[in-house]
Amino acid sequence: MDTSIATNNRTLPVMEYFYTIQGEGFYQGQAAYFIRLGGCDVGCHWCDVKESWDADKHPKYDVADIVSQAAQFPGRIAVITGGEPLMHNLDALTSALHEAGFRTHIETSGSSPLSGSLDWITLSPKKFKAPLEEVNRAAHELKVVIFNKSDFAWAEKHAALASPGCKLYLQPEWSKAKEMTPLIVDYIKDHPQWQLSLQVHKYINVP
Ligand SMILES: C[S@@+](CC[C@H](N)C(=O)[O-])C[C@H]1O[C@@H](n2cnc3c(N)ncnc32)[C@H](O)[C@@H]1O
Ligand SMILES: Nc1nc2[nH]cc(C(=O)O)c2c(=O)[nH]1
Ligand code: SF4
Ligand SMILES: [Mg+2]
Repeated sequence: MDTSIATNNRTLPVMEYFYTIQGEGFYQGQAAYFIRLGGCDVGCHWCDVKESWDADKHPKYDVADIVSQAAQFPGRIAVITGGEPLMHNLDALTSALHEAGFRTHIETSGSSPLSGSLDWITLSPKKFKAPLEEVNRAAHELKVVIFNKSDFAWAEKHAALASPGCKLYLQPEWSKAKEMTPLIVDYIKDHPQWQLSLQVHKYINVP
């Protein structure tokens, strides 16, 4: 797998792009255009988009073309995801999105340095490659995937590193959602600073 990707930030490997509703977290339910970049060096065993990991398997697109596709739809939230989008320098993509009137949101594990101008940072920290401090501090929402009981302690560890006002979400790992969701509900009842994030798009079968 190529981990030294994106030397030219005017072109980026894109696995897929789609206009849908944000299925998770604070913006859940709002129209959003998703740009899924290729490349990830974190390697979560339960990742729901393993096809994204190898950047070389995905065609490179000019940021102007990525943005002109996005601008065909009326929504003005662009969610940059992956893969791990911070493996790429996002300066050119986020400025082109801003010029076209988009808010720039990112879904990240925080394992690579921040780049670009980002209006909303969703940090989902992973044990397999922990986030950098700068991303813990900058995050607007923390969204921790709960795969087993030990992940509640992982969630609290990252809540303690977050800035004041950061929204706190617990999200069941999809394959274990039946088992973990009741534990998350009980946890939130005892720790009301947390909220539940479900992957709503998977329940209603939209991308
Ligand atoms: C596929 S990741 C891509 C962005 C970035 N690499 C990250 O992990 O945040 C997008 C979001 O989906 C979550 N996710 C991935 N696989 C999941 C699963 N099996 N169940 C629940 N959430 C999952 C991630 O934690 C992250 O919040
Ligand atoms: N609808 C929808 N909402 C999402 N929120 C985060 C996603 C992601 O894969 O980053 C995602 C996704 O794949 N689809
Ligand atoms: S960091 Fe994100 S894209 Fe990478 S393996 Fe984990 S969930 Fe998948
Ligand atoms: Mg997803």
